[in-house]
Amino acid sequence: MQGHLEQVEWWFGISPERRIARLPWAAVPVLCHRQHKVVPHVEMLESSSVPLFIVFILLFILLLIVLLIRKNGTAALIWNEIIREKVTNFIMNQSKEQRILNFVLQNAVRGDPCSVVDTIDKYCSQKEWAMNVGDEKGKILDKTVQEANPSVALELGTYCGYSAVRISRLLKAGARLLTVEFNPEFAAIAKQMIEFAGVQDKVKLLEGPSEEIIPQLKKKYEVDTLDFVFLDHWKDRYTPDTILLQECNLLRKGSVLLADNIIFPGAPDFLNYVRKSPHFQCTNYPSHLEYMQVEDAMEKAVFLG
Ligand SMILES: C[S@@+](CC[C@H](N)C(=O)[O-])C[C@H]1O[C@@H](n2cnc3c(N)ncnc32)[C@H](O)[C@@H]1O
Ligand SMILES: [Mg+2]
Repeated sequence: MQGHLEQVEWWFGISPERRIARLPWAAVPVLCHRQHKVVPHVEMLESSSVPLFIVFILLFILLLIVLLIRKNGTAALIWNEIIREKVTNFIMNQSKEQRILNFVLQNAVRGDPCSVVDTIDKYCSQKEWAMNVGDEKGKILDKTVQEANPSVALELGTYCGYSAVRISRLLKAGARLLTVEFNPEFAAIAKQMIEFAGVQDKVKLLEGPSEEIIPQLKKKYEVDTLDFVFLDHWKDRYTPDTILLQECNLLRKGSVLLADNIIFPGAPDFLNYVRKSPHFQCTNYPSHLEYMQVEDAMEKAVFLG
């Protein structure tokens, strides 16, 4: 029994001290105990071996399905984001984003943004998948930021702060990154991540929906024009927010937009819009979905004025 539990903990990345009380099948021996009030504890565990066996067979089949469809992004996301994450959250009584932050606080070097980025990549490639841009596409992001050499950069979609830390470590002295996040739990995690990485002087986190924040950028946040924009929020906002950036006169000739996940989950409207527009010159960068073998790509769109 103990061996099974350790195996399950290994799958779910649970440390031994956090476990048994929240394991759903810990209820099985308890229920047996209620039915046969005098059965000793060791026998109760044995009487639970049949349902436990079925649970393991089901988990094994599930694992086989996941392995077989590893290259299918939708199946992979259903497994990671719905099944695995929800079960782990229930067992740990903690969100995945909190676990990512804790791993960074315990394993990364304070004040070293590269160490923070590497530590998040380590956790998300080995323990739990998360929607950071990741290291493979991160290198495309790095190259684009270095070429644009922005004084003012905007990120739409902060999440845990991975790409904010990644971008800010490349900014020249005096440059700043404004990053927008509407989920208050993610924003709170990102703030701690940014502080821990030591880039808080370069990064300003703006909490709220992009469609409300963008029109405030000029007056409230003293932005003249943006040199670089990273679009990585919900995909149905890519086109309306690009149009909003244009309408608010936030783009200048040569402003660089970089959009993530244009293949998976995909942003066909955005691709159609920028590729057909005479105001943008586009370049496609084929890659893979973060921490997976699923096909994905980034699109660079340079504003021509
Ligand atoms: C893919 S994640 C961002 C990942 C991050 N850029 C990174 O690579 O580390 C998308 C984030 O955008 C946020 N988001 C989605 N739509 C938004 C909107 N309209 N305004 C602000 N935040 C939004 C979500 O809450 C989520 O945290
Ligand atoms: Mg993304």
